[in-house]
Amino acid sequence: MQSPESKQECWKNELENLPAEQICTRYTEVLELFKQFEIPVIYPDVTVKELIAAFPNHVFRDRGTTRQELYEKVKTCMADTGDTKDETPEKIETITIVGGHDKNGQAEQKEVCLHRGEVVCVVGKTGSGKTRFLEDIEYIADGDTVTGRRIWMNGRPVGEKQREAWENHFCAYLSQTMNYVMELTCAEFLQIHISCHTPEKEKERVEAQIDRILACANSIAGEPFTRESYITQLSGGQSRALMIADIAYISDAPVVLIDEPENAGIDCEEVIRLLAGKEKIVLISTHDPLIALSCEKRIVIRNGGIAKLQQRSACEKEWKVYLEEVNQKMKMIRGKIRNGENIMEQPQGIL
Ligand SMILES: Nc1ncnc2c1ncn2[C@@H]1O[C@H](COP(=O)(O)OP(=O)(O)OP(=O)(O)O)[C@@H](O)[C@H]1O
Repeated sequence: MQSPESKQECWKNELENLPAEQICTRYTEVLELFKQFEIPVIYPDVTVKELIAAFPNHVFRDRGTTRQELYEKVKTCMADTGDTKDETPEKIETITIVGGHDKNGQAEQKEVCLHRGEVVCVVGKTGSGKTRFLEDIEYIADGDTVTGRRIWMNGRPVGEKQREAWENHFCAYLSQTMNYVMELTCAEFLQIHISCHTPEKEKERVEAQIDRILACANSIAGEPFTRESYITQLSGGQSRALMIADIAYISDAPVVLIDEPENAGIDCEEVIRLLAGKEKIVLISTHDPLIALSCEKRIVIRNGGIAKLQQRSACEKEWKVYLEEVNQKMKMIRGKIRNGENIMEQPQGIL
């Protein structure tokens, strides 16, 4: 919860810095006030003070008020609403990445809007800024990172209050490296997490949930692990598989960020299939063409900036089918090598 002082600071900051248009979207009471005084919010990018200053004196006189009085009314409106506004986070339907600049300070693509249920890839050369892009979303950047990007939710900028309310559960982020620090078995770890998300009367479902999540994690990872396996002893791929299954079945984070899953040796196609049905916004940064072509959209990052948002073409869909076949062969050969077998088949067929 915010202290009354920081609440006050928050709306005052918004009043002084945000365009009047945005204030009206966020505080519908202010919009009503302008409507009541027949002051149209017509100029883009002007603050409330600048908006009020833009109209001649008689506009206020005719409406039985003064500039100062109207400004004070806006303040009161925002202060009242700021104190009583429900702080539980709203359901996320879209996130918008409002462009900042690339590494040379050049403006990047203005806006990229992603919808609930979409799985989108982030592609680009090594060092181009894919991880930074995911981190900006995780951080709910507000022009305060090296890229200058801003993250909006449901088409609106995110206020300090909302940013705080979402802290720690806006994103489930699977980075390239992950380590568990608790000495718990997989079952104990999942039990704790499931219990936090399950109402008391449904607690008997916890054991079945643990089994389901472990089965899912094992279908993504290679070497199987069990309820009794210690999480600190899982391999990198197994850890990530467990977290992906956890995200799919337990986490209520509306946004999932996965950084280069191909490095973990897990079944990425299965991961995409699994997460696609979970009504979340999923972003996967990758160098793998099959993962990239498994998504309808991909965001291309170049020199630290969003270069374009690309739609998968019909031809690329065919390439995806072709690459799946190649991948099946790869899996078969990988399996034999891992099992210590010799490969007796001649390379033929799809190539
Ligand atoms: N717009 C930007 N302005 C300034 N620095 C940036 C910008 N975007 C990214 N960077 C910086 O560039 C460096 C490389 O970025 P990042 O690690 O995100 O690349 P990557 O594409 O994920 O690389 P890899 O494919 O090797 O994982 C980081 O230090 C990052 O903070």
